Amino acid sequence: MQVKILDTTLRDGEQTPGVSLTPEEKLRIALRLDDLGVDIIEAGSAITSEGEREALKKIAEEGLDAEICSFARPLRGDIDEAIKCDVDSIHLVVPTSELHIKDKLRKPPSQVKEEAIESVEYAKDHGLIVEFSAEDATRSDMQFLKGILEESISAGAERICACDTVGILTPERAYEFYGELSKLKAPLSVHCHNDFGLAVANSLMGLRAGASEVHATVNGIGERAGNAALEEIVVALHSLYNVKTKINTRMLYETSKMVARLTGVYIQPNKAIVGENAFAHESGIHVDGILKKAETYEPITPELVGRERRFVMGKHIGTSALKEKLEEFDFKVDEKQFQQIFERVKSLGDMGKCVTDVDLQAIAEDVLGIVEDKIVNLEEVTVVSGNKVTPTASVKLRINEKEILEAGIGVGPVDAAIVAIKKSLEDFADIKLEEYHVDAITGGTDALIDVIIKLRYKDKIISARSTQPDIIMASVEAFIIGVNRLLANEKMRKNGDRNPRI
Ligand SMILES: CC(=O)SCCNC(=O)CCNC(=O)[C@H](O)C(C)(C)COP(=O)(O)OP(=O)(O)OC[C@H]1O[C@@H](n2cnc3c(N)ncnc32)[C@H](O)[C@@H]1OP(=O)(O)O
Ligand SMILES: CC(=O)C(=O)O
Repeated sequence: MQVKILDTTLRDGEQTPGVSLTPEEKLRIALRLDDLGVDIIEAGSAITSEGEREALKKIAEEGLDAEICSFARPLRGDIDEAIKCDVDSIHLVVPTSELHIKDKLRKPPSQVKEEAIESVEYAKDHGLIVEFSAEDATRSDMQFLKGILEESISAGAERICACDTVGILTPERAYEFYGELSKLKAPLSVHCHNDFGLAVANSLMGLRAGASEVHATVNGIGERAGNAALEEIVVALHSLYNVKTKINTRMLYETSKMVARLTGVYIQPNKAIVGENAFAHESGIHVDGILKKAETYEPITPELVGRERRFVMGKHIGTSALKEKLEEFDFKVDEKQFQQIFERVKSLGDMGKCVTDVDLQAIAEDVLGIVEDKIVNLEEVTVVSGNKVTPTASVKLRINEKEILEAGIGVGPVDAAIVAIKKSLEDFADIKLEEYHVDAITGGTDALIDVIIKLRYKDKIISARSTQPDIIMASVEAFIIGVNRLLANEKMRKNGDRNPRI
């Protein structure tokens, strides 16, 4: 069995309060979703706005493998706008509960049914694939619901969908409900909302009961508490139910990050699959187990979803965790030094502090007595940037007590600052920036920025990190920390130190 995925990040996901994407952003996400392997992209709702139509047209023009779909009400205007956007299909949404029909549409049920069926016929006459959706299906009278779905199939709808619009299903009820509807003569889709945190469980039960397609959004974004999270459904199907989808699971993390960045909806660290902590471990017993055999505390490999495992330092570490981390940073320590570092990490934890990688490096350097080996010191950095200037930076460094002043230009202020630092160092060491990675830890323009870099000097590569509210300062500091570590090591090596760190 292969389950079809209708991704509605760009329609229901974009209905997240406060989120709106430009046509270009929607196109970028659609291209990524197509690479990811979703079967259908519900890319928007053509009636909504000019920008929405521009996005739908742009996406439809790309000739993607995925079917491109627009949301539409059973109204001529909605369907006409979708047709003009040249989409492959419409997600035709018809309220079926008494509550929605009586209090929202304020029409007799017979009229709702009639207009719905006419809309299917109209869309079919215009060459559209129709996925006929019952809105608020889970609070609808079953006879009415089945009747309208059956008539939509007779009118030509290729697929039917029943929406748990306000997320009131339980897994048991979802199994029963979708099981009943799966007896109808068209492929059935599940569309669940997360008001009680049950969207993924209910979707899985719907599929188990006979539905063959699931609606989902990346990171579970959507109205109120959101929709069923695509990454959770896909990985659960793959790893727990042995059910295939066309999704390339290795792209899930990068897709999640892209959607978070473009929508501004950041996810909580403990979110399954894509949360920052989903493959991070601090507790000593866990790290020890993982180092012996990863399956002890990881139900799936991080690589399956395009991620890497991370060990975090803090109050709960054990010796195995610290040993692994010191090796990662290429510190070579004796038994006594190890014990000192261990105790300092624990005591920082007891003070309620989180011990970052930079903190650990500083502790280890202090214990190893190599803090004085700071060869390069930043005296000043000035950056000029804007829409009408070439990003330019000047830096003043003190290197071995000699003052060096240099300037650089770059594609942006960070690049300009790094170019200036590299120029200052030219006579001392040929340091190469191998990797640069930046992340906003919290939301907002005042977020803490976490910069991680990898630097190479001769045959040695080290990573360094800095976390600050200013992206330029975080980048510059990470670079200087890395350079100092590389040069200090080189000095120790030249001096015949028996314990160089790298
Ligand atoms: C559960 C869901 O996710 S439903 C999808 C929600 N998505 C959206 O709302 C997309 C963004 N919305 C919009 O841009 C606008 O609301 C538009 C363009 C769709 C409509 O704008 P307006 O014409 O100004 O109507 P408004 O938003 O005030 O009210 C919605 C209208 O649609 C009607 N309506 C709502 N759902 C449906 C439906 N499935 N079928 C037919 N009519 C519907 C309502 O009854 C109301 O019409 P009324 O004022 O004649 O009673
Ligand atoms: C159509 C839709 O998004 C819903 O009923 O939840």
